[in-house]
Amino acid sequence: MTARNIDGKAIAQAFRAECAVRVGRLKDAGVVPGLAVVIVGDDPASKVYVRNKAKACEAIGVHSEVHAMSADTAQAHLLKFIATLNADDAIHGILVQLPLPKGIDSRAVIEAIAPEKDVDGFHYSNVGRLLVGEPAYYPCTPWGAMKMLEHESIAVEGKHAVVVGRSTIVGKPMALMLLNAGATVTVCHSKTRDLAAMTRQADILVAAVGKPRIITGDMVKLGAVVIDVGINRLPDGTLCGDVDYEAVRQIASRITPVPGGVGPMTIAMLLGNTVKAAELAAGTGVRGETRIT
Ligand SMILES: NC(=O)C1=CN([C@@H]2O[C@H](COP(=O)(O)OP(=O)(O)OC[C@H]3O[C@@H](n4cnc5c(N)ncnc54)[C@H](OP(=O)(O)O)[C@@H]3O)[C@@H](O)[C@H]2O)C=CC1
Ligand SMILES: Nc1nc(=O)c2c([nH]1)NC[C@@H]1CN(c3ccc(C(=O)N[C@@H](CCC(=O)O)C(=O)O)cc3)C=[N+]21
Repeated sequence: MTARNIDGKAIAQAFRAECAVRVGRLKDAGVVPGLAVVIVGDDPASKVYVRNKAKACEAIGVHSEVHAMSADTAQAHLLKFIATLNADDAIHGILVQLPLPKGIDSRAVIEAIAPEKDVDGFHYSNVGRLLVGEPAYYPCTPWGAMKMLEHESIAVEGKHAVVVGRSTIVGKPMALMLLNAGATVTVCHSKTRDLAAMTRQADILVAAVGKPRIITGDMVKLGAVVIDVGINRLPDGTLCGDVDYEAVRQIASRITPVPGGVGPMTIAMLLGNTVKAAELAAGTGVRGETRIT
């Protein structure tokens, strides 16, 4: 078997085109959606993501501003700055790039963001709503992975989904979304005994580990759907996922490539959440849906 790719770049592009139409409608109503990105320190990988996000905003007419601060910025200053963004009517979404430098309490910073502007979906209020299965801003990366499955008409209900990774920004919310969608979910992590025995059971396998090619061909069930969230930069400068793409492609039925898979979807979901935040602020958003973007 040779897996067909799930083309995240193309799906993201289609979703962004839908967002552009919604931005047009908001503009007619006199509203320009605005996203503020805060980056503290000079992590080069973070800078690339921040630039990609800004470009994507510009392309569909979303105002975006990047606030870069030095690594020795005091936490109190950061909290005060977030308060000014909370009060700024031109800003509908706030994203603080993670990880933050040592010495800054990331949780305190995230909780300072007004939940209705938390387009990353990291605030307790949004995390809690996801747990309960209510409308909320859902974390963009796992939400983007769910949107890919939906777009490709890959049923989740009744499937055994195995998520490798339990971080707060990817693994755990991914597991909750799959669970809410009716999958039977197994979550694996660094303490899991016999990882391969777990992953081999997966109808849907999600890798969110941060270790290049840790998921090898022998760890995948014939015909499985494989979602590779990992983005690892190799010493030669190229990107690779957590999945050994060439080997797993021979066994899976569908697979997301890196680059061009989950990454572009993350940015598209961020745009969707920002546009939704602007719609809700303008009073044109539809409430009561279980999916907010
Ligand atoms: N495509 C996108 O848009 C995004 C991609 N990423 C990428 O996804 C990957 C994961 O990111 P993130 O969740 O933030 O990473 P974290 O480092 O926060 O979490 C990694 C998880 O993997 C687990 N793990 C580590 N080693 C092993 C192992 N040998 N076997 C099984 N599990 C293991 C850890 O377990 P434990 O909890 O026990 O330590 C942890 O739960 C990274 O490559 C990152 O770059 C991240 C965000 C967005
Ligand atoms: N508060 C916060 N929210 C985040 O969403 C967040 C974060 N912090 N910290 C870092 C991670 C990482 N992340 C990516 C987003 C897009 C791509 C992306 O567009 N990737 C492209 C290629 C990028 C390239 O070529 O370098 C792709 O996979 O095709 C990657 C990674 C968001 N993150």
